[in-house]
Amino acid sequence: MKQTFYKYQGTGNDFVMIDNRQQNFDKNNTKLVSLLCDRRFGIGADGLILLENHDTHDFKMVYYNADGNQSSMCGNGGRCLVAFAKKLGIISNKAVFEAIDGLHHATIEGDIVKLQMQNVDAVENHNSHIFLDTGSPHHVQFEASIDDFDIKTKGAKIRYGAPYNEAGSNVNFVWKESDTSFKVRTYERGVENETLSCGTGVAAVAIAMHYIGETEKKLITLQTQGGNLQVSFNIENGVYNNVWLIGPAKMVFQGEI
Ligand SMILES: N[C@@H](CCC[C@H](N)C(=O)O)C(=O)O
Repeated sequence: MKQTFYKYQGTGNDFVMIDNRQQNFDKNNTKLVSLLCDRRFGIGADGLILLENHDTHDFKMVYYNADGNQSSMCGNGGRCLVAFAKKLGIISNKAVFEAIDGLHHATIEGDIVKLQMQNVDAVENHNSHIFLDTGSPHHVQFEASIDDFDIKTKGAKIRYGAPYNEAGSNVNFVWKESDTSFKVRTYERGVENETLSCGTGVAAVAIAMHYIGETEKKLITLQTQGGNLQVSFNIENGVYNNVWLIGPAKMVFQGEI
């Protein structure tokens, strides 16, 4: 049976989207997901997302990395899924959906999607880097210059090295532009390469920069290779809450497989 797919991107982090409300997609077929995400032999994407029915909320998000495995939360994917749910007529301007890390609230106006991320109550400050989980694990470290930098080689070394080893972490390299703006380049676990943007990654960078005192701002612009995102948050009793990831999410094309 033919299946319609949609291709979306959020600041260049791109996803194959499938409406799986009828449960037609072969969910345990790792090879199929990695083939669909393959940029030479498939559609090409950093990940694949299934939109499924939910008993009490608007929909459910099932996220796969480009390697074909289900993984932890994808912030840009979540924003794209909200735009997809609007296109399918499931929501109008607001959504509440369940992802692997719990419930997410979101709003959409034009192509700007605001997605609430999980609270962060633990930030590890190791002198050379910061580690935190914003729905996915993120290693954050400063670099003197990140424009001319081998992200794939340096990111892979950290991702596969101690203490992360096989389970891995996403790796973000940061350069401070000002109190309100940081440049970020991310090596993504499960894609095993640099992606043009990572939503949970920029949320991690914004919180990490606030935590180590690089900024006192609570609305921060993150410049990624694929465009700008904003992250806002509050902090109460050491817990970062009300964390919002804000930016564009756009449909690119649709087709049949
Ligand atoms: N691109 C994502 C992150 C996706 C998950 C990540 N690759 C992992 O497995 O940890 C985002 O926008 O957050």
